[in-house]
Amino acid sequence: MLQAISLSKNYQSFRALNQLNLTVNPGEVYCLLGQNGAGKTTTINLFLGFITPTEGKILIDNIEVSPYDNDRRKQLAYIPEVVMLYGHLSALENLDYFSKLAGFSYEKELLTHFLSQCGLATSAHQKQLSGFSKGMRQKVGIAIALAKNAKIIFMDEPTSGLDPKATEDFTQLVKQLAAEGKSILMATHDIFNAVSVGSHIGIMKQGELIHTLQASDISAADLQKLYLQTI
Ligand SMILES: Nc1ncnc2c1ncn2[C@@H]1O[C@H](COP(=O)(O)OP(=O)(O)OP(=O)(O)O)[C@@H](O)[C@H]1O
Repeated sequence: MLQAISLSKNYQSFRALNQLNLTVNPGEVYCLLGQNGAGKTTTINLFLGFITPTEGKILIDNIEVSPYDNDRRKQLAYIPEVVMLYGHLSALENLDYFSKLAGFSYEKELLTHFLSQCGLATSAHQKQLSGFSKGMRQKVGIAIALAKNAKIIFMDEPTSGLDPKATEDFTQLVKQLAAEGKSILMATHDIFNAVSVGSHIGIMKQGELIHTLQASDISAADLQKLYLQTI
């Protein structure tokens, strides 16, 4: 379980995040919506320990963690908007390399299994990443998260630039990860995808979480209305 308690971040005198309280339980997909600059990436960066909070706490499984806690990082995975992988290595080689960096050494059979589980066609496993689409890169990124055995996964604008089929593949994959008990926190501008993939939705404005909703309680059209009224 991931928790933020009164989490705040100042950049010099500018308050980028103000008193954020948020919980993502195992099996939940929490989608953070908000205009550019609302504080979504700042939130994710704080959880990942890339930046330090000005105030507040981060808890994993009810234990407070410090930004410098390397053990914490082992439980977390991050899928950025563009997954950075080695272009001259194949999908299998990238997965093998990043798994080893995280301290896991797998037989080829298991690496293949992770890639297939993420929907990457077998014919692409041995191909160089330089020729991969954004959606294919994302599948390798998620395979790395699985291979790391991360229980909390962060995603930043994962569906931007994906075609409708790739978005649907991604949605199914995220639902599968949640069903396996992962906690997922996603920053997104995609209101329709948030309703389809999310269990919980938060709308941020100027560093504050203004609304929190259960995705099952709202239609995409009503969420869009609420979003536009909020921002
Ligand atoms: N390193 C920094 N120094 C100063 N201000 C920053 C820094 N990083 C972010 N900010 C500011 O903090 C605010 C929140 O930025 P953040 O990147 O978290 O927004 P966001 O909701 O992720 O936006 P986007 O949708 O554009 O990714 C913005 O006003 C941004 O300019």
